[in-house]
Amino acid sequence: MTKLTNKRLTRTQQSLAARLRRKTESKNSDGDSESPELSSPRRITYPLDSGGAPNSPILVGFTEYGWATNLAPDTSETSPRAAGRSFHVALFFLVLVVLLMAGFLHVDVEMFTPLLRIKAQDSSRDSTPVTNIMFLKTHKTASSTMLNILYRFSESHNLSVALPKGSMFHLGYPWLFVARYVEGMEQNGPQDHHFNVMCNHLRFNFPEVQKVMPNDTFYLSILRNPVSQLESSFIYYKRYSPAFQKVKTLDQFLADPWKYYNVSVGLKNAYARNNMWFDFGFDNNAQAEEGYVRRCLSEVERQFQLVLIADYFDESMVLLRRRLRWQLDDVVSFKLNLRSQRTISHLNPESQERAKRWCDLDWQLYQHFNRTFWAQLQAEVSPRQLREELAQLRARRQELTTLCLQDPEPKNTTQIKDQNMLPYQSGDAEILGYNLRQGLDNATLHICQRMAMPELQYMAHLYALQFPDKPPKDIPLPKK
Ligand SMILES: Nc1ncnc2c1ncn2[C@@H]1O[C@H](COP(=O)(O)OS(=O)(=O)O)[C@@H](OP(=O)(O)O)[C@H]1O
Repeated sequence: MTKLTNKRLTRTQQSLAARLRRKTESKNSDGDSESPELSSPRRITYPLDSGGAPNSPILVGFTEYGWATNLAPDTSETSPRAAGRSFHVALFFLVLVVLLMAGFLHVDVEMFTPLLRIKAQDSSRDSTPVTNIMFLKTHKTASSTMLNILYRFSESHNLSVALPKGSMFHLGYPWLFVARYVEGMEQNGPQDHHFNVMCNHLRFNFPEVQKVMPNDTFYLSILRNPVSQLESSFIYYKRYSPAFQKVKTLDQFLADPWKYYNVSVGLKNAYARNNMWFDFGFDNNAQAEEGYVRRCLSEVERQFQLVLIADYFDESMVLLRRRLRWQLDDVVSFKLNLRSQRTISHLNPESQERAKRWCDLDWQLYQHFNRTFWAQLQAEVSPRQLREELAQLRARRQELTTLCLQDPEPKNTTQIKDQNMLPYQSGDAEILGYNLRQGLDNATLHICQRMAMPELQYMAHLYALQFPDKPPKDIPLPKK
């Protein structure tokens, strides 16, 4: 946040200095006319409420770094107007001094400009919500929490979801996605059957996804710091991925990965190296050569409108809600598919560096989209709006936690009473879930159940709703 504020302040100071220069120059020029920049449609005139110059507007403009102030140029040389101009100049210097002091003292400049701030339009009130969404569900990146958000939105808005065919639980992963992995997309049937939402695990293959999704689909994904992503993946796929099977700890694996990792062993090893890069459809064993990485990153940029960052999940929800023009409750969630403390262990600093080198493609992917994420968020909201929206989001989550859950602390499988709330278990990870409060009325129970429901149960529920004539999905429930 400090970074954002300082950067914005610096730009604001620069912009003011530039205006000072322009103003001095315009005094020497003949026209004294308003600069084209001031007549830009993004600029808004705000009346100045001091008694001195009632008709002198202060022009405020929204730049990508926030609101900037500007003084209207003078239009005459007569003496009362000259006095008005002196007032402007004095005011201008006053604002400049305040901004410089704010920068020097590292103070958020917003507190000095309440009059100049215009509340950002809550675009979700202005137009219809986005309903055609493809979410690329990357692995161990808070993607099950995201999937829950998308499932709930789909169900409450009566949208169709592209679900895995028959008894499958994902869309063909780790094979490259093809349209026939989706229930309802027949191999030789018409190719114009479209769904609103697609969000189950798949390995991205754009032309095939386009067969399933409408042309105006919003493409979305999520990334996580590759170090913590790999930590999570190691425990979860410990018994499944050949590279992890013969090693005790991730530190040990990273000390000599080639001893355990065999490229030719097949796709099961995708969880052990550059897993997010692989999910985007690229080769996770490719050399991280500059040109190749740049080409792949631009491809993702072209195909995806938004890439969220799990490490900043709440900030991601603020941006997501604005982009999709959704309501606050649509993006409020409980953390799903999380490990117990007992099964979390962090890499030592040396291994963390090794993990970044081992997953070099993921590291570059993450760094790139972490940068674009913050740039987009900064362009979308001011620091103050961000603070306000984060506070709203967290307050609402707290409210729903109190309303829905018997205990806010997630529980392990032996403590969870309702089978429908038991999360799938994998590897050496102990995956937690929730117990709902007793005695909820039907409407509240409906909301709470869906927020806490693990991925597989929710998928089976949607499948039964969408395909009542097909045999229901048989969910592998963990043994109690
Ligand atoms: N809201 C929120 N914010 C931050 N992190 C979150 C959130 N929700 C889930 N998680 C963490 O995401 C990890 C599970 O990721 P996935 O659901 O993508 O895993 S999976 O690939 O679908 O199995 C898992 O990480 P680990 O606990 O480190 O394993 C979850 O704790």
